Amino acid sequence: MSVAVEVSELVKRYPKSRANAVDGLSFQVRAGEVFGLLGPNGAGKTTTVGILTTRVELTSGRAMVAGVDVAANPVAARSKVAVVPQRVNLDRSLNSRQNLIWHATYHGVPRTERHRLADELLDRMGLTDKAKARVDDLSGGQAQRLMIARALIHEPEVLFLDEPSTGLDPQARLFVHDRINDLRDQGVTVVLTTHDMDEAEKLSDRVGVVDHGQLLTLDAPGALIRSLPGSGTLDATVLTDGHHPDKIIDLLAEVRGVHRVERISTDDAAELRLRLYVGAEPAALLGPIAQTLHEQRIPVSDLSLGSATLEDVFIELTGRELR
Ligand SMILES: Nc1ncnc2c1ncn2[C@@H]1O[C@H](COP(=O)(O)OP(=O)(O)OP(=O)(O)O)[C@@H](O)[C@H]1O
Repeated sequence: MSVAVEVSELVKRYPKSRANAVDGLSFQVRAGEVFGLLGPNGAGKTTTVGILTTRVELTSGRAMVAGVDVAANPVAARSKVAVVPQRVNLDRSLNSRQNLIWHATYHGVPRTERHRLADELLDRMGLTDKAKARVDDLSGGQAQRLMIARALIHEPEVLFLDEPSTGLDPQARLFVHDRINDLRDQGVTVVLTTHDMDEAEKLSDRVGVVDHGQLLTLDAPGALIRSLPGSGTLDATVLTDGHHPDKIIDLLAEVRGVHRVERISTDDAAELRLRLYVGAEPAALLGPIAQTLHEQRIPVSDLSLGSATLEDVFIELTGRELR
């Protein structure tokens, strides 16, 4: 296995800060994989990506990209990576195509190559008709696609994408997801930070979850979901019909095989939507749950099999508290 990104015992403490933003983080990203770096606000993701892309100086530990030590050799590291930030940082004095050409020039791409690559990338990103458009005249989604094109023009080995689909409409989001899958097919390593658990689950070969600057877990999304205690779920919608919601929750939590019952918010006070986290075989619990509700004369409007998601894993690991 070849390693594209490696951090070991990485620490970052910002000046005047009481705690480490990154606190002894170690993980590896394999060459050619899409890796999701997940964590609540303030977990240390941007700082970690900042170190790996040479924008943030590390305090201690080691960070390597494509075999280059970023602290020892930042210039070489910069030629191996590209970053698509969350906020638009295109040059507003240049048009779309000029932004690509300028970036390619900065990275030493030969003149004839620059022009060919710029046109090819504009085409791949669906921006050919925007080649001469001013940056200010691009929509948010178009600007995002142009930043991906810009990131790819010097053919980096590792691409860092920060929240790639925030603010995009469903079409643009799917388009960006398809391009990320194309990059995987081309062997480009992609490190994705996102708060969108569906996106992370769909795109990532593996995900690492960080909190308070430390790694909580790292595995394939499917493996993390399967490892969740009570990874099977059942969704139940009942009518409260004079019953106190907490009593209904307690009643269901006592059914053998149910690990936990979670209330899912609903605008309708008379209706209670619940997610039941259950043990081995969710289908086997449909009968006992229906029976329990029936015995207490609690009307059921829906009872169905669900399945845990990466979001459930994330909440289980990082809790519900706001950061
Ligand atoms: N330039 C800075 N100076 C001081 N503290 C900082 C700086 N940048 C980040 N921090 C702090 O470091 C911690 C980690 O922040 P970081 O931006 O890396 O988290 P994150 O996981 O990317 O969060 P988010 O999901 O909100 O983008 C936070 O406590 C943050 O307040």
